[in-house]
Amino acid sequence: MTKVHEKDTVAVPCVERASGRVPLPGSKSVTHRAFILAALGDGESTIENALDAEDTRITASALQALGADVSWQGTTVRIRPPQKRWRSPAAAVWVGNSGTSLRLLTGLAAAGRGTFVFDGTQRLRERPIGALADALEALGVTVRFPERRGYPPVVIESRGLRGGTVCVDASQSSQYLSSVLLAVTRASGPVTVSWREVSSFPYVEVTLQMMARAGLMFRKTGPSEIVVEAPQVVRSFHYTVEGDCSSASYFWAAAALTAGSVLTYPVSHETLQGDCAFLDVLTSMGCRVEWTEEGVGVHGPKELRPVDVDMNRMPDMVPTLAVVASCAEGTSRIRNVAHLRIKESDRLKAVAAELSKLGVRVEEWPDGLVIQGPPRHGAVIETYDDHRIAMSFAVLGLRVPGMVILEPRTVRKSFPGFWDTLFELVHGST
Ligand SMILES: O=C(O)C1=C[C@@H](OP(=O)(O)O)[C@@H](O)[C@H](O)C1
Ligand SMILES: C=C(OP(=O)(O)O)C(=O)O
Repeated sequence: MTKVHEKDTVAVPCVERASGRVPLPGSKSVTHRAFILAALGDGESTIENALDAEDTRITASALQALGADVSWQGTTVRIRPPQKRWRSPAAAVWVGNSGTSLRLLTGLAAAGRGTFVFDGTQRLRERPIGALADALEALGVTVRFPERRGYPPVVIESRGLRGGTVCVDASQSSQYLSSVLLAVTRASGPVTVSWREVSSFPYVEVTLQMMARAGLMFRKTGPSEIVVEAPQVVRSFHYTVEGDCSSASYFWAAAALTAGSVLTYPVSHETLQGDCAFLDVLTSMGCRVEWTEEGVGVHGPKELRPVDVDMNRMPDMVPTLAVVASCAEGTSRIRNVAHLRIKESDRLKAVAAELSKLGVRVEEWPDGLVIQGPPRHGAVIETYDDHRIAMSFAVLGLRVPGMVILEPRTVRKSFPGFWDTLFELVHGST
């Protein structure tokens, strides 16, 4: 029998109430950072419960191409950076459509010596990196764009980063700032990093918290300024990655949409991940949230209330919120997320198009969405090579009859076990 995730389409069955316990894969953001920190280390580091998915494999393979020893044993990954310096590969290093890999690795390469080229899918070539290049150039590195200024492929010619000051424009992506903060730990002297507007700010906090845990020294010198000591080397470490809250959101939504009860684990109240603030949005829509020793439970209400919410700090939660909001009693508004247009797909356009197919009234704004449901019927859903569109609309299918998801394999980017996990929940539910 063909497994669900190997099919060309998936028809999602409705359930009365989604209820069950859902194990989570390791966090994508935390895994990427643990790999980069290990690459900045002085010996072999071990990362447990790493996310084994397309994007984290991409970062791991890129580190190998740059000369690191990387080995996977299940979800335990050992990384040993090269003894002297990063190798300059003859060919471009492939980063698929992983924005995090592209941006964090570009900084890492800039901290090395040599010429490094990163390239990826056609969609990655539409995702900007110019403001990160500007920041790295301010620290003495040459960055070239052979095809289109500010977009991959990107060529880094470096003889190391110098100390000094740099201001990062992170209005399009927090990943630029995360990248600079990590990279400058290898500069020749301390670096004062300041920033203007930052989108998705909680991801910068993940970076800083993980840097601190790895023993890297920096101090906050203003509301938008940090001095990073340099040069510093990370002592080799052992790190266990927490469960992925963004992946958990699909199952929180399953409970919200069906008046069900779902416990996702392992994740703790002290999670590093900003996407857990999505639980507050669900609470304001009428859900009950319960933290336990093991993880977090969401209990859906009989009727969902609409919301009006600024989602700038958690853009990856917008497709999940949009499908939940489509079943609320009234009109919801999602604000301040123009950066959703430069993700795996143009997510504002994609969400609006697919919700409209269901008979939901959607207004697409330059930086947000206005949504008034309910869905009138199911539909065949395009997924735009975007894992989050596939997973969000799949979950809506638990409530709306007749939902068929095209290209289900796209979930492999962040959550290869998504379909198995979803169908286990379906089978355990009423
Ligand atoms: O740093 C990270 O791990 C991420 C930052 C966010 O991107 P932007 O800062 O580009 O919004 C987020 O959307 C992405 O999934 C992961
Ligand atoms: C935007 C995402 O990832 P990335 O930027 O790493 O491609 C995502 O996972 O939703």
